Order: sequence, then C-alpha cells, then structure tokens
Amino acid sequence: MARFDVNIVVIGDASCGKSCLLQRLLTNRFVADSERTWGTEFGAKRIAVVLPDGSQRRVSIGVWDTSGYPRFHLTSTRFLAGAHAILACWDATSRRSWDSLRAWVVEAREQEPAAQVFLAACKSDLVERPQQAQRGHGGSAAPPAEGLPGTGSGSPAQSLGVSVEVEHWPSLSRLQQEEEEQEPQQQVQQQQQDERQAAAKAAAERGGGRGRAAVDQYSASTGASVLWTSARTGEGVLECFQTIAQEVLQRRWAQQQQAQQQPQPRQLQPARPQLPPLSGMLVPAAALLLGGPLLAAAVAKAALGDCFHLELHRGRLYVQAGVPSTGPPLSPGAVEVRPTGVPALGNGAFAAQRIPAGTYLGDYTGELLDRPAFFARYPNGVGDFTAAVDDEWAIDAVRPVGDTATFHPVHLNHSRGRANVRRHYARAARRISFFATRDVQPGEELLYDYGRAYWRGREQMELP
Ligand SMILES: C[S@@+](CC[C@H](N)C(=O)[O-])C[C@H]1O[C@@H](n2cnc3c(N)ncnc32)[C@H](O)[C@@H]1O
Repeated sequence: MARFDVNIVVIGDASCGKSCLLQRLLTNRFVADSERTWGTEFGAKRIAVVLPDGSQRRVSIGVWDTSGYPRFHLTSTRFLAGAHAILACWDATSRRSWDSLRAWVVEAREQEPAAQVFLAACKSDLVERPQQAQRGHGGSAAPPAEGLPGTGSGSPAQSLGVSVEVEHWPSLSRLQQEEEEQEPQQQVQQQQQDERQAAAKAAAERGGGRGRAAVDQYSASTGASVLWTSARTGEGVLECFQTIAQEVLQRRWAQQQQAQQQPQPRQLQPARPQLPPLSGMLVPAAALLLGGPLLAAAVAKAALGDCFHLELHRGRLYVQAGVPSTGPPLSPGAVEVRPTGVPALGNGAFAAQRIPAGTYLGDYTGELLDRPAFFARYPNGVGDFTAAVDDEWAIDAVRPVGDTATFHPVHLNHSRGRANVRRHYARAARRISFFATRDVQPGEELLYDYGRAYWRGREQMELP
C-alpha cells in the first residue's frame, strides 16, 4: 500500500455505495450510475488536522475503494495490509448488505489487526437518519448542522479542527468523461434517481434497512464508530473521512506520547553510505588540485567510466559519481511489492531472487508536472510520490503506487544508511533511472536515499 498519512481502505458488498462515496469525497459530485469497481480504485485528498496538543498538521489521506464483487475478493482484501483505517460500508436500505457487514469487519480485522475500523451507512438519505451528532465508539457520528464550504452539508470541521486544502484524484480521465456525459443525461438521471429513491424508501419501510438500535448495538460491540453518509446529497461524506483522519491521528499521537515516556530501545547503527570506490575518487581529487576542474573531470571519467556523469542543464553543471546509466535489465518477477510490516512504511519492494549489482531496475515514470502544475496539485510543496527532475519539472507517480502487482520505482522506500539502489539523472531527457549498487539477496528490501530535500520539514517521520 502506498504511504499516506492516513491510509483508508473502503470495503463492503458490491453496489452498497462505496464508489459513489469516494467520488463525492473527491469531486463533490454524485454520479448516480457509477461504473462497477473492477479491482481497486484510488483517490487522495489533503486535509489539515489539529492534534490534541493544539498543533496543526497537514495530512494526506489515501482512499482505496475496493471491489465488493466476490471474484475480486482476494484483490480487495490484499489492500488491507498497511491500512490505518478500514471503512466498512453497508447500504442503509439493504438488509442483505447489512447482514454481510459483519463478515467484512471480521475479515478486515484478521487481515490488518492494527487498523481502526469504522462503519459507514451509505445512501442514508433514503432511510430515517439519527438526529444527534455524537461521535465515538458505541455511538453514531451523524453530520452536524452547519456546512463546510463546498460540501453543501453539515460539517464538524471546526470542532475537529479539520479543513480541506486541496484534492487530486488519479481517475481523472474517467471522471472527466462522466462529466461530459452527464449534461445531456441529467433529466433522465433525475427521473431515475427519484424512482430509485421511492423504491428504496419503500424497501426501508418494509424493513430492508437496519434500525438505529441494531446499528448502535453492533457499533458498541465492535467498538467501531458509525458514520451516516449520503453520496447523493453529500451529507456526512466529507465528515466521514474527516472523522477517520482525526481519530487515526489522535490514536497515533497518543501512542507517540506513550512511547516517549517509555525508555527507548537501543538504536541500531546504520551502515555507512555507499561511496564510489576510493581509488576512483583519489585520482580525480589529485587531478583537481594539480590541473583544475576540466582535468579532474577527464580523469574521473577515465577512472569511473559509466559511473561518472557530467550534465550541463538549464545553466547548472550536475556531477554524479558512483552510479551507472546503463545495466542489465531486471529479470521478470525479480522484485515483489509487499507490506514491509512497518506501519509507517506501508509497502516496499523486495528482491524475490538475487539481483546482481548494476542491474537497471526501471525509470521513474508518471505524469510530468511543470512547476505551476506541481504547486497547483501540492500547494505545500510535498508530493509523496513525486520525484523532481530539476527545478522546473517533476514526475508524479501517484497512479502506479496503488498497483502492487507491478514493480515501479515509486515502491522503493528510503534509507540513508542501508541503500542498495541509486538514481541516475538524465535531466535534459527528463529521465530518472534506478540501478542496484550491489548484489541484492532474495528477501532483501530495495532501498535508496531520497535525499535531504525530501525530508525537509518532516524530519521526524524519517526512518533510517
Ligand atoms: C515513494 S513512497 C514509497 C513506497 C511506499 N512505502 C508504498 O507503500 O508504496 C514514499 C513514502 O513512503 C514512506 N517512506 C518510505 N521510506 C521511508 C522511511 N525511511 N521513513 C519513513 N517513511 C518512509 C513515506 O511516507 C514516503 O512519503
């Protein structure tokens, strides 16, 4: 799983309203006939949260909308590993959907015991909703009264100290397409919606939905908050995800406080970073002293060959030593993307077979963003899955990160001291390539040093 501050996986029966919930969160629109979710969809949003100590933090939430179809069951549950929160949804108008909620919750807890579980009633505009706005285990978090800009619904934003800053979503093309298609169909859709609403209300009255008492009882027995949502009206949707982010961060904050009060275990000394061979560096250093930079560069190139690069780009001279620009390709299946077992890291890339030193692991591919596009998407300058090519261009790999079946360099975690991978930059070509710097044994994680700039402003998050 990709690493966001709060990773949320949405589970529940097919057609219970999960995709509409995610679309409402990301686009503030209701797409009545949203496509079935084949596999898993993904979206992300940045929100600012106030911690219990009063400090403010900007956090990103990543939301994985899994398929509820039985044939995708395995894929869906695979995404649970590394989740901080699991949102188990049911269709508030459907008895069957409610009845299978327990099985989803049991499975979620088995797969990712560390995750906090929340229950979401979808389509709650079609049933009688709870009145009060209590939050917490054993209670239901109903939307409070006054709205947050853009939601058109009630919001606990002030009391929670949460505000939305920016959002982005990878399924952009699909959503744009839906937007284009929506206009001419609007009247028909409205009619269909009215009909569906009337039918669902009738079903709920016949006992299709679950009574409040049963919901509260289950919530109390599982310790999972209930969040009432309607993707159609927008009510409770943003609040649902705000509640989750807030509760996850509150728990994390409490755990950190507790850990600080306990004696710290002895820290392992990280290994020294890998440098180019000393002999290769001594000769150019002597040449620099004796003949100046040109001679030093010529000598370095002669000594290091494909492991020494000079690039004059946009008025700057870039020097790289110790990493090749070409190498034998990775054998198919040689890298496996899977949970690291460390919640703060999420997934990582592990050698499934021996990877010889010098192997070319792949390029950092994704959406190319220029400076304005980058800051429009990430106003605070932090993109967890972006790699800067130079001071104008960045590559955003937010899409491939959700695909753990195929290795992409975005899956590589950072280590300053244990790095066994390095990047080669060809800036003019807007290319960043990754190479193994030593033999990597089966089971070893592939790691590279993201560089100090990546951690600036969030140094406390960096693991060695
Ligand atoms: C490019 S992703 C790496 C792959 C990611 N772990 C995943 O699940 O797909 C970068 C994110 O991983 C996490 N991460 C990677 N290495 C880390 C480290 N050494 N310490 C803390 N967080 C790390 C951070 O959240 C970072 O923003």
